[in-house]
Amino acid sequence: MSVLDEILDGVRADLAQRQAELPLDRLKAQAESVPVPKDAEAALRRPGVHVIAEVKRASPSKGPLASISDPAALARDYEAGGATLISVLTEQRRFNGSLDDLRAVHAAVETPLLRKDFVVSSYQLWEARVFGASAILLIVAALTQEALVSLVERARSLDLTPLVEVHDEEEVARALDAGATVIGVNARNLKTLEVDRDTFARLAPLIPADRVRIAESGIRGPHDLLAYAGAGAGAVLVGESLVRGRNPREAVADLVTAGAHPALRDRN
Ligand SMILES: O=C(O)c1ccccc1NCC(=O)[C@H](O)[C@H](O)COP(=O)(O)O
Repeated sequence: MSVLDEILDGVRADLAQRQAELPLDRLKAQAESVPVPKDAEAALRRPGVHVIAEVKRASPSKGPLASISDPAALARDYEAGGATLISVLTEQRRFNGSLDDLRAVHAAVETPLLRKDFVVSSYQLWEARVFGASAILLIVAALTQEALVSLVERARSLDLTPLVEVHDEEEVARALDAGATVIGVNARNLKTLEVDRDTFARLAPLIPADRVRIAESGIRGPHDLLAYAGAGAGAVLVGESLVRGRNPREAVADLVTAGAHPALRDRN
């Protein structure tokens, strides 16, 4: 069984349990009192190359990454460093994340939030809305085309920006076919879990320039941001190097400074 299939099995089991505890109609009722989220796509479309900073406790490829005792404090550091979006991993079994992390981060910062999970059901979109997200990750490899199209539409109807993640040429075609306007190219191969930073440069030309192109995974510092920017990235998504580094606020600020270079700001 592939890592992705294994993760998806766990996600479905955990989801079934949450749905049994809180049926969809009650979750929807909770959403009624939640304000409309900030527009994550509009934020990513401002000039410059943006930084999406991730609250990431663990991963299938590396195991435990950092003991994050206070995700809200980490998010405040990311915000102080100038992150455009903060990504919060909510998958429990392999990433040690939770919706509680999303709730805590939402209470602590004004920055728009991405719920990063393995979404297989619109129930998870409603959860994202209730727990304060502005954007949601949809992984093409985890979804049938019918499900992808439906989740993209449903996310938008809930005022959530769908970030559609691809790994190869075929998935780019599927993302475009689904009407994705924010597309993340993940350099991490879901079968081997290895990071190949050349993936973005290979796939970016297939993504029209009017879409937001995000380079995900393996960003170690400003030099990687600049390389991805040179290949057409409008944003980078960074996890491990931030949570493992000594000073997340400074690390984000260094990336933000690189992404705000006039040559990058003025090209939009
Ligand atoms: O991080 C993993 O090991 C992983 C394995 C299987 C599926 C997804 C995985 N990561 C999710 C991500 O996309 C990353 O958390 C994100 O791009 C940040 O990557 P990094 O900066 O390399 O931590």
